[in-house]
Amino acid sequence: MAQILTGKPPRPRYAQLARFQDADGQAIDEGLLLYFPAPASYTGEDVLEIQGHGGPVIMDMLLQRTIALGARPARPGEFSERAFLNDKLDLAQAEAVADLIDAGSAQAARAAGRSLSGAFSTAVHDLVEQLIELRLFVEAAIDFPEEEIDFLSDERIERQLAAINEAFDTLSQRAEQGRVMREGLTLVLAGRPNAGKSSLMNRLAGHDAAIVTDIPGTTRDVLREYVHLDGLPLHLIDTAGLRQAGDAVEEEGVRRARAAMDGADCILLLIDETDPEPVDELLQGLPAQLPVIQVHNKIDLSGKSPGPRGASGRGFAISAKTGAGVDALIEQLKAEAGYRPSGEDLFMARRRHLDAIDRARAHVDAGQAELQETRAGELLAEELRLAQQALNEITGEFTSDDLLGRIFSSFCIGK
Ligand SMILES: Nc1nc2c(c(=O)[nH]1)N(C=O)[C@@H](CNc1ccc(C(=O)N[C@@H](CCC(=O)O)C(=O)O)cc1)CN2
Ligand SMILES: Nc1nc2c(ncn2[C@@H]2O[C@H](COP(=O)(O)OP(=O)(O)OP(=O)(O)O)[C@@H](O)[C@H]2O)c(=O)[nH]1
Ligand SMILES: [Mg+2]
Repeated sequence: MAQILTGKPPRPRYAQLARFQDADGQAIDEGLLLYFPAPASYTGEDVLEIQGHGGPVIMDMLLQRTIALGARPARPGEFSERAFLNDKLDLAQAEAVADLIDAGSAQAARAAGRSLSGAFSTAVHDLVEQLIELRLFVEAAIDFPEEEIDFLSDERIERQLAAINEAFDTLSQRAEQGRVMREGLTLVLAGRPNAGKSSLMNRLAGHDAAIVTDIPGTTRDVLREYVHLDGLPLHLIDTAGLRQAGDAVEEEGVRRARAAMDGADCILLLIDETDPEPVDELLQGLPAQLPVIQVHNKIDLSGKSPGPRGASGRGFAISAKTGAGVDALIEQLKAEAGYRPSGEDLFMARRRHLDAIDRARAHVDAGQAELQETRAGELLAEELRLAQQALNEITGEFTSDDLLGRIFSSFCIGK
């Protein structure tokens, strides 16, 4: 049986023109070969790339031919998983590959690129180094019991703990920003019928996504739009106006509006400036755990000025119709999410990473408290070890097969 390639064997790491042929020697395509002998490849294994002209039929023919010769399609994330298992990438970098592929904006792509090149991993390693250094010092003190008290009262420990706490602050702030950039914010537009929810949705989305009429109860279904504001992904959810429903359809709409609030980061409560009804009752009906920004709409009718409103700092006056105040509202949303799009130090991060950072920090806090209470180093040393272990989960020094399976299977493609 004829092989897929003709001509001379490819020269390592050079693009080489080649003809790809079928089982009976018929040409499928002419394309490029790229040969990466192990270990100098993306995965660390031997890799041969066959690059065809593209287009679904040709690519499928090439694929079927390689499969007939014994290849199989990669599982989701398999290339990155292999690169991780062969120490070419750490776990945070492998996750950044997926984030780079999924990036929805130039800012997100840059942040993922920074994580992929190791900026996040380096920041984590630096903190781990600090923890190790302090632990070695404390353990040395434990090994010399007669001097232990002096050692442990040494202000060097306090100084190092202070530096470690500061490093935790910086790392979690940067990681939280990365998470917001990756996941975005989910905003639910809620309020009474006719408050202007759909009008604001359309303005933020930049097109006529939702029907707007002067009939109260226009929106009945939950409508979703996905937009980027300076690279910050926003999941906008427009909902049916909250009131005692007039019919079964509207009732279901109101039920769905309330369900949409459950998964949200923030509620924008639209209030019609010209509506004399008090808002207290509306506020009481909203889920208690969610931040609510009261958006006073239709200032073009009330003649009031746009911008922040009220003492709580959580009110805002706009006109969805003219757009007055809407940009400032967006700025406030970004500020509340802690989002600084120009931050050159941004990197991608996930909830998993933030959770590990929080657990590590809790161990350091516990160790510090133990030291103050008992003036003995053993418990501090143990907590520092646990903190180190939690941080190492980020880069994958300690991982379960289960976690790896979950991370790599969530890749959308074989990469
Ligand atoms: N055609 C092609 N384009 C691609 C990829 C690929 O696999 N193939 N990539 C896939 O993601 C990205 C590039 N990533 C790569 C990362 C490492 C190596 C590599 O050969 N690494 C070796 C040698 C490094 C060196 O040049 O010194 C190594 O790490 O040992 C190749 C591609 C994006 N573009
Ligand atoms: N003058 C003025 N009218 C507005 C403004 N925002 C919305 N409207 C009008 O108010 C009416 C209701 O607007 P919608 O955006 O449909 O209100 P809604 O809150 O989505 O209403 P339901 O879907 O019925 O709950 C429409 O006639 C809009 O044109 C505004 O800022 N100024
Ligand atoms: Mg509506």
